[in-house]
Amino acid sequence: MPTQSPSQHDQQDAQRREIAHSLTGYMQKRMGKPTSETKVYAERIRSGEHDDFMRRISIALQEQSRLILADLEGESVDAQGPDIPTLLFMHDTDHRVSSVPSRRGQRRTAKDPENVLAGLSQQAAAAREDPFVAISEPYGPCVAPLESLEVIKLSELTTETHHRGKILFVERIGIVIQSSIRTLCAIKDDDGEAEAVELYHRDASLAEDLPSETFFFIKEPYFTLSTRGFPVIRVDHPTDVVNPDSSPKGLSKLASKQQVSRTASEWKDVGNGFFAKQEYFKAGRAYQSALKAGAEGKLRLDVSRNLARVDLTLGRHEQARVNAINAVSDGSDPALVALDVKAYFRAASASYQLRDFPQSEEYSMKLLALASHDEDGLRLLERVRARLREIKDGEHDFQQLVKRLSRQQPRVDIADFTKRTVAGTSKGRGRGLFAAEDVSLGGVILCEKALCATFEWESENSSTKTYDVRLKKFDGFPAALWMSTVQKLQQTSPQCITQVTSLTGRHQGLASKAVVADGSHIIDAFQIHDIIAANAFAIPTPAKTQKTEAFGVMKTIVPAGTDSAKAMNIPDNCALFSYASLVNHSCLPNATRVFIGDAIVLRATRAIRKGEEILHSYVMPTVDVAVRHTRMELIWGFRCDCTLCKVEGRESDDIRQRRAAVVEEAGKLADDLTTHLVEASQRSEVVRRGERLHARLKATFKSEIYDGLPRAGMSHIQAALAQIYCFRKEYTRCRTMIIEAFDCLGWTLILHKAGATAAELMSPKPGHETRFCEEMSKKDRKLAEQVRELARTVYVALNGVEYGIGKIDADLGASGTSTGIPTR
Ligand SMILES: C[S@@+](CC[C@H](N)C(=O)[O-])C[C@H]1O[C@@H](n2cnc3c(N)ncnc32)[C@H](O)[C@@H]1O
Repeated sequence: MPTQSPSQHDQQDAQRREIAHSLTGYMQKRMGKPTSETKVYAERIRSGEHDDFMRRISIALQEQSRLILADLEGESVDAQGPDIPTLLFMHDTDHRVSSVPSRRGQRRTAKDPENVLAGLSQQAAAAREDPFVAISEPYGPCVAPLESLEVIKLSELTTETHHRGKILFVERIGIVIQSSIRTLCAIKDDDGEAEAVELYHRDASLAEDLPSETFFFIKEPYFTLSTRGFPVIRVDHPTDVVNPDSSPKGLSKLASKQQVSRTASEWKDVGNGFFAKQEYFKAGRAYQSALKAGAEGKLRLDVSRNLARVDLTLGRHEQARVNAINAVSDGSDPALVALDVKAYFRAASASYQLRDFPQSEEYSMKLLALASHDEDGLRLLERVRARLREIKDGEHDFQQLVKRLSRQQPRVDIADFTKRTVAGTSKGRGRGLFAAEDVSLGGVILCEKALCATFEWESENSSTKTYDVRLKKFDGFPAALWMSTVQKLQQTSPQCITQVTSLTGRHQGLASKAVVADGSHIIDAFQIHDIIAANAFAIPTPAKTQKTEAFGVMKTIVPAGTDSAKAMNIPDNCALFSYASLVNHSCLPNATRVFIGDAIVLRATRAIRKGEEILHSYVMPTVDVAVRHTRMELIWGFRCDCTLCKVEGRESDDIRQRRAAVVEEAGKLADDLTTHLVEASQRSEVVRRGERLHARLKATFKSEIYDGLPRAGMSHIQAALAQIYCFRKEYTRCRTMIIEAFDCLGWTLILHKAGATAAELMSPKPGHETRFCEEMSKKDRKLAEQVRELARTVYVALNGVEYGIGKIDADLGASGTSTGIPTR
């Protein structure tokens, strides 16, 4: 073993002290005070623990000090690599994972409740400071029913073990602490042994759902170390926790332990009492107990109806529908009609929430057959029929939907329109969507409301930093979307679960099998994680991206799960669509997507023929081909081989780098030109600079190989120059620039017949002679109208709705500039 000389030793000691000091200093600057975690690390570094880690920290600190200094100077710099808390977390997680085999099977240390509760507050403090989540090696949820499992005591647990075939029967004690997508609490068993539990995808309502001093089951417990290194029972799949009272059957002899003996009628009164106090979980459990206690006849109907109301309040729509229908009488007693009306209303409302509109219509009609003037029923039927029309014709009132959106109300009440597409197999791409009929330019291909959508202003952990131990990948992940999807799937219809679980994802889990145990659909949280990683859309905050300031129209897409430092800082509004997720990628797409609240609208960017595959761009073609391919491989595990990728791929790095530099320069100038349009249009030297940049950029694309293909990065400067020419009343140059811009977007403008529709004025096919310019100069009024219509169509195709086009018209009008269109 190599030995160190005393001076080397002193030197290293001094270095350690210095690094520990800088680490504490850094945290002081970053958070106002060093966190308890940092203090622990500083101490570890000082004592010489983790010498390899110290080197990483040292490099990171140099990087961080550069950032801090830049920040103080008011400069903006991009962080290179993870920050210090991230490094600390990654290091500890890796360390924990690598030590699993040596810990596996060790007996657990006995603990009493005081020990556990004290440890819990320590954990809570650490978790609050840096709420990272470690995605562990996937393991399956328990699919076995309670009765088939064998009871195990806390004292029998061994570390790093999934206790398959076993079950814990424990009571919750003390407080519930929520941190990001998990809750922490303590449990105790019959022997007075206690342990901490880390429950994922449960929120603070856990405290009400599992009240303290109430027994519940943990199926096949997994005893491990928490994210922070404390011993815990980790429950990743919420269906592994079963509350015996809210379960439909009398599950086990054990469960009767906590049962207070009451008659069904008494349980119903208890339930009503809780409902009045808005303690819905307790009310639900009391009603369940009433059913289990043998409620019969009218009492049974009353309890089921009340339970349906609780389910609706708690968002348990599938259960609400079942309970409401169970509450409908056989019709023999006229005195029960009014109550049946209520039951049907609850069943129709639950079906509406489940987006089963035909079923909702059926129940509403049954309600109205009993009470034809019932106002609630009539209102609901009207809404349901509007949805059914949307399903049939896709005639959503997008303008109205956009107008109604707000931060408080970012979701829309619409039905999906999918009948223009059909799912099928796409060669080399898995499943895909295909046009079931011709769709014209700008036409709606499909419209779908998200199964789940989370908006950054609604949840602190809309994007949480996660460390995936499988990939050794640290990333921003839409954790709130993950949690709400896992929760939603437990409350929705089996068809909806199958639709989601059949989506592509790395971890297959239960695949699309519908598994039910103890009255619940079993959901594999790891499978849902990977489905979200491959399918969710991250939607940027609208006001920041839309010039028109239409609140809900969201255009730019950043794929969920991108690992760039920049993307990690994007406040994530995220959504999961079970049907639109089937659309595959192409850098030469025929569809573009926009978001209206939590709905996605796909429109045709050219005429699409029946049978053609619908394709949109996951990564924008404006991104360099090498970066595009890296992202595609990293996030979705494929590489696009479209013509554009092939052409760009054949170009040298040198030409692409040169182009990227000009694109950046031209982009900055274009921003400047459009922000100060009036001044810029009067400064010839600025305009000439723009023209020179445009020419330089154009020269980087060899026309023979790019013929008919889009030229990424050109349109920005072209649009800016076209606007400038318009302001300067140089209409011929303006038109030429617009036509060129279309060409660079892969669209050719043609004018092949009088009275052509907007769609006919554009063709995706290369090689059409462009006579647009000459024709336009004839000041032909009809043609001008056609072009105006074309402008509107293109605007709608790219923006999703007309909203905002008036503002552009007004801006042009207000500037005193004629658009060159002759007026009456
Ligand atoms: C959002 S899903 C699209 C639906 C998917 N094809 C399916 O079968 O469920 C994304 C996955 O589709 C596949 N995919 C999408 N576009 C592709 C393309 N251009 N080439 C190859 N595979 C593609 C990849 O497997 C990717 O992970």
